[in-house]
Amino acid sequence: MASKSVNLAVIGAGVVGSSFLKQVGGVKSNISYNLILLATSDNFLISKDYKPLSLATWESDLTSSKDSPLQLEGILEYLKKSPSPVIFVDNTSNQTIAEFYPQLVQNGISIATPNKKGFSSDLSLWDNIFQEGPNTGLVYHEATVGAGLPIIGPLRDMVQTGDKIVKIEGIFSGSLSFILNKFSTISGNDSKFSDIVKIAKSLGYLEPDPRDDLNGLDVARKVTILARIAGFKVESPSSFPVRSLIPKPLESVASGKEYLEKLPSYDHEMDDLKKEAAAENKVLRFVGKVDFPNNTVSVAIEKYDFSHPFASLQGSDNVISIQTERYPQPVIIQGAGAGSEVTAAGVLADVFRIAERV
Ligand SMILES: NC(=O)C1=CN([C@@H]2O[C@H](COP(=O)(O)OP(=O)(O)OC[C@H]3O[C@@H](n4cnc5c(N)ncnc54)[C@H](OP(=O)(O)O)[C@@H]3O)[C@@H](O)[C@H]2O)C=CC1
Ligand SMILES: N[C@@H](CC=O)C(=O)O
Ligand code: NA
Repeated sequence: MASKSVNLAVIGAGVVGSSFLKQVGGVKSNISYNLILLATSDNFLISKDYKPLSLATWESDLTSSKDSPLQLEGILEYLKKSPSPVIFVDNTSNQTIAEFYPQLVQNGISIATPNKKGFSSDLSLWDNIFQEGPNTGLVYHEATVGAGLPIIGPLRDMVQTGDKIVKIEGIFSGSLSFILNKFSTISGNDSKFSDIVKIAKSLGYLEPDPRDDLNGLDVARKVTILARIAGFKVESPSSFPVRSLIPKPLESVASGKEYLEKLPSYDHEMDDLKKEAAAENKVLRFVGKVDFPNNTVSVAIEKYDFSHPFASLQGSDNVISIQTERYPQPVIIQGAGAGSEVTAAGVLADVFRIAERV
């Protein structure tokens, strides 16, 4: 018999959201996790009496649902009346939902999310999300950087216990790691950049709009989040230099789909960069840096010697190095930085952390 119940309102059931729901369905715990609301862009399912919805048949229940969708304000009113504590799980990449977090939190609703938008847009949104007051909800977002890898939690612990961050650097994009690990290799190859981008898409590594990865903005968002936790007041992810890998003529195409269709015509641009690096016995890798002594934040594509650890990275691996006053030899965290299962597990672990505290 579960000793405690926590209600979950889940928005988004795509790559991450559907894995999340599957994982919740398999949880064995003395806390009972009840799904009471599920929404995607087009479908909406709600438990009017707050009794748990099925985690086994959510997919067909959602598509056949006749429930009238509620807007965010309506969802908040519904959640405020929940008899058990509520965790709002945002598995979208939606900006409007992220901008609503302060209202949720101020009304005692907690949040677990892999959506970077709330934490990497204007600094004022960050401040509002984390403004504490009586009965504010808890906010956990481990999967916004390095997917399920433990990065945000350990970094917060370092800062809160009085350590001073000196430098954070690494490969923060699972998709760009996968793409460049396959495209620019020590042994060399003649694979096409556009083909590898499409494979990354099929593996679920890319953002809903792949341009958000290829233009460097996704890495800029992650670097912004880590910099802010470390105490660097970054105004926005566009307030520092970010290298885009999108060919100029494709910057303004109407959709991510059109970008993917037209990309093969521009393969020569990345090929030239790859050849230039190979001629120097180097590979291309996409890196982010927060450098306190030099007061800089940056996102760039750089060349690394064949002997550098970045040159032999595999799959969608992220590698993040955190140098602090207490850790002059940096702490290194490495592992898959994108993918449905690892990301969903990061969100679920946050749900557990919240559930233990509410
Ligand atoms: N994929 C990965 O490896 C990782 C992803 N993330 C983050 O996880 C989040 C989800 O990514 P992913 O699952 O890959 O994306 P998907 O595009 O696969 O899924 C997004 C989901 O959100 C729903 N959605 C979008 N807008 C709204 C809205 N306004 N209201 C309700 N539902 C909405 C979509 O519904 P519909 O399909 O009907 O439009 C879809 O179910 C993103 O923020 C991403 O950055 C973080 C780390 C790793
Ligand atoms: N698109 C992102 C997914 C995780 O945040 C990436 O490639 O890292
Ligand atoms: Na993480």
